[in-house]
Order: sequence, then C-alpha cells, then structure tokens
Amino acid sequence: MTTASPYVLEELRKEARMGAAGSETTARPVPVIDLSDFDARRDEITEQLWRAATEVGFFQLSHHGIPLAQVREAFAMSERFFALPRETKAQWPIARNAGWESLSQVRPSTGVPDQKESYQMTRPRMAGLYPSEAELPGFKAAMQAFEDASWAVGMRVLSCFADKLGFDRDFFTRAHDMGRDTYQSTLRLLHYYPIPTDVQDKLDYVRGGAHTDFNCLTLLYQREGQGGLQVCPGKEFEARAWTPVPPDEALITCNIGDMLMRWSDDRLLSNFHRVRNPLPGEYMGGRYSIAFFCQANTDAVIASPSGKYPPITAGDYLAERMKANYQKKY
Ligand SMILES: O=C(O)CCC(=O)C(=O)O
Ligand SMILES: [Fe+2]
Repeated sequence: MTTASPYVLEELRKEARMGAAGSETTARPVPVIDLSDFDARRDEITEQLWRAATEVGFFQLSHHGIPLAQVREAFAMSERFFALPRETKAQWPIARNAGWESLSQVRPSTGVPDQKESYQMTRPRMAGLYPSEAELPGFKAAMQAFEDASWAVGMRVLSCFADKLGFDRDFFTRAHDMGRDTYQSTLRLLHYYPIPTDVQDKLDYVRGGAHTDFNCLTLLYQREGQGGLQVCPGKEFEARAWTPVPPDEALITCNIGDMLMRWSDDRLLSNFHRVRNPLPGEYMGGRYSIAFFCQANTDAVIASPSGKYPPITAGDYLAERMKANYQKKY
C-alpha cells in the first residue's frame, strides 16, 4: 500500500523521497566558469554556463568581480550578528523569509530541524528587523552593499540563461526588480552550531538536510576550513551519491533552483545539496556560510513554456515551499 504524500508540489514530494540516506561520496568535476572580461566574452561564457547548468546543475564562478575584502567583511559582520545575545536576536523573529530563526527549519528530507541558526534579509519586509546602529554598527549598510553586488552577479548569469532560453536578455532582471515592493530575493546568513562531543556519532543530528532550493539561482559563499557542502546533480537524484564542494574564498558556488527549472521546462536542473556533519578528526567548530537567493518577485508568473507545469506566481510558489519548511512561519 502506498501512502499519499502530504505535499502538493512535485518538488516537495521528491525532497521527502530523498530522505537523509546516502553517505557515499563520488568525486565529480565541479565546473568553474571564469567571468572575467564578461562583456567581451559573453558568448563563450554563456555556452559554458549552459553546459554546466544543463548537464550538472551546479558550478562555481571565478573572477566574478566582488572583491575578496567585501566577502570577508560580510562574513565578519555575520559572525558579529550571530554572537549577539539570543534575546537580542529574538527581537527579529522570522516571518515571510525575513528575520532570525534557530533550530526551526525542518527539511522534508530529514524531518528533524537543521542544527543551525540563520538570518534572512528580504528587503521590502525588513521594517524593524535590522539590528540598530548601536547594536551592530555598519551592519545594514554592509549587508545591503553585499546584496547589491551579489544581485549584479546573479543577474549576469541569469541574462546568459535568458539568451539560451529564447527570452529577452533582461527578462530575469525585470523579474528580480529590487526597486519594487514585490521584490523577494533574499540574502541569508547561516551559522551551523559547533558539534557537541556527545552527538558526534548520532545520525539524527543533521547540520543541513538535503533539499533543492526554491528559487531561480543561488550564490553561495563558503569559508576556508569550514567545509561540509555536498551536492548531488539533478540527473543523478536516485543514486544519492554526494560530491563534496570544498570551500574556496575566491569562488562563488552556484546552483539552479526549482523556479528556474520550471521556467525552463526542466532544461536547467535544480540539484540536491546538503551540509554534512564533520567526520571524526575534522574541525568541529561552528560553520558560517552566506547564500543569496535570486527569487523572482512575488507577482512574476512562472509559466513553463510547454505547459509541463501549471503557471504559478513566484509569491505563491515560495509561500508553498516555506510552509513545508517552517510550520506557521509564513
Ligand atoms: O550552508 C550551506 O553551505 C548551504 C546552505 C543552503 O543550502 C541553503 O540555505 O539553502
Ligand atoms: Fe540550499
């Protein structure tokens, strides 16, 4: 007898089926795409991005134009944010992808909360959710500048996909319009807690459960010495064999999200990823990462050209995915 899945969206049913299993790792090449001299090399870069995104679903960007000092400043601010007292952070509880949460994100793949805290910045929803200048001087300005820089890189990559998909070049830029109150792209700071000694061999202690992202494109920043990210290419979902993506401060790791998979009739592949616990002998301290999620504005209609997926607004789509992850927090 089969049990009906509680999830309406195919993506969520797939996540639930993925489960927490699979510890095998397979070395796969992670394509690195050099964005230098972008305007002159646009055609060549577009071909490389397309190949990486259609064959694998994840890739890394080098020479993306964001200075290393700015990435390091964002991480320094993130550490200061998470070092604030719990009661201070609790003034900014998460709602609609904005604010702070701790131990509350339950991925359908694992059914247990990720052992992390995170703080999401979704600009039009941030009233009352930023630390004050007294609490954390310079935080808001540094984070907004970092989001601006990440957005610009994300839009460049998406403009290449627009060319290949037969949309006009600015199609995705218009769909991620920061100037409107329907904007819902999110900058997310993540802090995975240090691993307590008594849980180091417990299977139900999960740093980050397997999932695909809800958005169009994710830009992920990792720190040297704080690895753990593993990916499983979209086409090889059933194999559940994971490939580590070691941190490199100079690179941005990208993956395609489910919005773009729908928008491209599955030509661009979203991919599963997770954050595994450190293995015995590895660094057991905290892990910080930063993700920028290019999420289409709430009123953008994600219509799959062939009609494979029924049209849905990006607002409704995201709400459905968030509800499945945070009970009653959307
Ligand atoms: O922390 C990481 O490396 C991954 C984070 C992630 O996958 C997410 O927040 O969706
Ligand atoms: Fe993710």
